[in-house]
Amino acid sequence: MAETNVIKFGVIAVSDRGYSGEHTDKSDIICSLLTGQKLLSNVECQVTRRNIVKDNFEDIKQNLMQWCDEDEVNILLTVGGTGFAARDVTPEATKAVIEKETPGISLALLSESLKITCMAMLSRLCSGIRKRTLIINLPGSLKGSQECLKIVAPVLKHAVQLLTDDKIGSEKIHKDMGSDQHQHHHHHHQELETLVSAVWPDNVALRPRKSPYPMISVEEALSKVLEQVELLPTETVNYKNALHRIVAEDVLAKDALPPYPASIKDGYACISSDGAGHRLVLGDSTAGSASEHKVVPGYCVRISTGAQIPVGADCVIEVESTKLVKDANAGKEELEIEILTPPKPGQDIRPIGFDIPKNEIILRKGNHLGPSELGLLATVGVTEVQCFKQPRIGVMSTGNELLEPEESLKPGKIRDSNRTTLKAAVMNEGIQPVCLGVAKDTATDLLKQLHQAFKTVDVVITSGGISMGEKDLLKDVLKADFNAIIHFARVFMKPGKPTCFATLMHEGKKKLIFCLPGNPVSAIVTFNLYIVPALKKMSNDNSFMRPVIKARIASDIKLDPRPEYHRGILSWTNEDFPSVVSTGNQMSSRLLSMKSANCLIKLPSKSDDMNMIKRGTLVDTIIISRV
Ligand SMILES: Nc1nc2c(c(=O)[nH]1)N[C@H]1C(S)=C(S)[C@@H](COP(=O)(O)OP(=O)(O)OC[C@H]3O[C@@H](n4cnc5c(N)ncnc54)[C@H](O)[C@@H]3O)O[C@H]1N2
Ligand code: MOO
Ligand SMILES: [Mg+2]
Repeated sequence: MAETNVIKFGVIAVSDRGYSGEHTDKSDIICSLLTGQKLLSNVECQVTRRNIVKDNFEDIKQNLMQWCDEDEVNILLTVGGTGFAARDVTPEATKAVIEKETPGISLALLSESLKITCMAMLSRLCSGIRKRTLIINLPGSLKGSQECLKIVAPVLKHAVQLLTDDKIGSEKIHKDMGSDQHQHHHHHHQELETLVSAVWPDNVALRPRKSPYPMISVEEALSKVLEQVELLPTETVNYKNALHRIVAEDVLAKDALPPYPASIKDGYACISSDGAGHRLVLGDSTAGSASEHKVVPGYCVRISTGAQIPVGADCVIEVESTKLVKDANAGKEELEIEILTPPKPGQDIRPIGFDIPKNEIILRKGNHLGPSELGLLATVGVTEVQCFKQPRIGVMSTGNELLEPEESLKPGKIRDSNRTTLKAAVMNEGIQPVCLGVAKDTATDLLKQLHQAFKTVDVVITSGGISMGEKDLLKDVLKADFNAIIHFARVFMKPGKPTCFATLMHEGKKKLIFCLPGNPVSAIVTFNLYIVPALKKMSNDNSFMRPVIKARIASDIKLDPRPEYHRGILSWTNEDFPSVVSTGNQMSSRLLSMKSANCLIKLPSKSDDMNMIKRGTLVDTIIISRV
């Protein structure tokens, strides 16, 4: 007998209003849950039959019998007609056709639904077997029907194997029981209230006891991130808003600077061939006006730094190298001076285009716009500049324990610090982040918050909920509800071991999700190591890697079994290399270990021959902040 690779589903919507077309077919969502993605691992779910029937006993019964007797479908789901209303007769029709009851399924549906709402008491779901088909009633409500499908999903494959006598498959399932298979399905986009996560309901005892994700190196992880990064398109940005942007085109100087020959000194513009000696003062040329004087032999013009050299003059002699010979008007006027040292032609004159020749490339594609680069734009009058777009980034915390920083502590609660740190870290990269708030540690809340997040941003940074805890549901939600690809979820590093990176398509757009560990230090360290290069690369920054410099350790450091990114403070002394001091206890919860840290000391993992790095040893340090 062949192994069960495909399960054929029939879905009957039972509804008078659905039948008449007055209401949309509420079973659509069930079908898209079944077919949208893999509902069950290693098995494809197909909806091969669909129908809408009236709330009429005979109609329902006929439909059920026909599909079962034709051996058309493995599982026949009815949606609706299970309540207390006079016309609700789906369970009665079901009972009329089944040959065997399946009380386990009915009971599971009832008891699990009751955990969600007491209204489940008003539902009369029935299930049973006719021939080789399993019939299951689902309630008519959008939310309830999804919840119920999720409750029975874990057993469907095995049920079909038993019904179709698939021995090979059955044995395999028994072996795998209790192992780590989480199964996933996928949602189409519904209104938020109707979103229900496809992640398993809590089966705490059955959760995986070993992470299913391979442990990879930091280098591998970074290259996986950079592989997924897509370069962003360009946009026009006003120079006033362009701080920290990356220019997308070479910028040319339309004009030369200086645009006129300018004096480098405060002094006198004169003719060098006149040599040292006396000059009559014609008048002045100060910065800001075109000089109206013409210098002829034996004459000079008083001039200030930056002012235009008058016609006829070929040099400037600084005031310190002159003496007053004759004045007038009680010192208000200079009539004659003496030049003490013979001037040279061109002395202290900046010719036209000396600083920036006309048509010089002043900025190249990929250059970062810092304060001086904005000044360059200003000086050449390029006020609108093509820059690479910046990603839209959102920061979200996860955790039931989190309070706002403004709140006072309550039992079991702590204040959320990661959102503050990570938002500021994004701002440090010149990007205004979107605050995505806090998601509770439930699959459905994570689903809802992420759904909102992907509507507004292209890069989501979360913290918490990614390790081995029963409330660490983030990765499952990403996979099951968003069909995300998890590129990695464990990295051989300290801190930051459970760091996860995923991508997904949402409404036709690629989204990146960095799931950082909840421990505050782990979150900011991994931000520096993975997110900073990614953001820079996205915006086409030529230099997207953090700089690494060698430094001497100021004291012995014990090595960890994992390669460590030990927080340090660099300082420059008279030594050949800068010195780096540890920030102390490196516990990943201890945010104080990040305080004033300007580098991450890259330490190798502990080995048999090396368990500590001695004071004075040269180590690589990654610069992460002001030095
Ligand atoms: N059995 C195992 N347990 C843990 C492992 C492991 O491999 N096996 N890994 C440990 C490591 S390493 C880390 S790092 C953490 C990562 O935990 P999660 O990312 O799942 O984060 P949470 O469990 O939600 O929280 C961890 C810790 O951080 C605090 N936290 C969370 N969010 C915030 C926030 N926004 N602001 C301040 N503090 C926050 C939270 O209260 C916890 O104390 O897992 C280890 N466990
Ligand atoms: O990797 Mo965790 O980040 O050690 O604390
Ligand atoms: Mg955890």
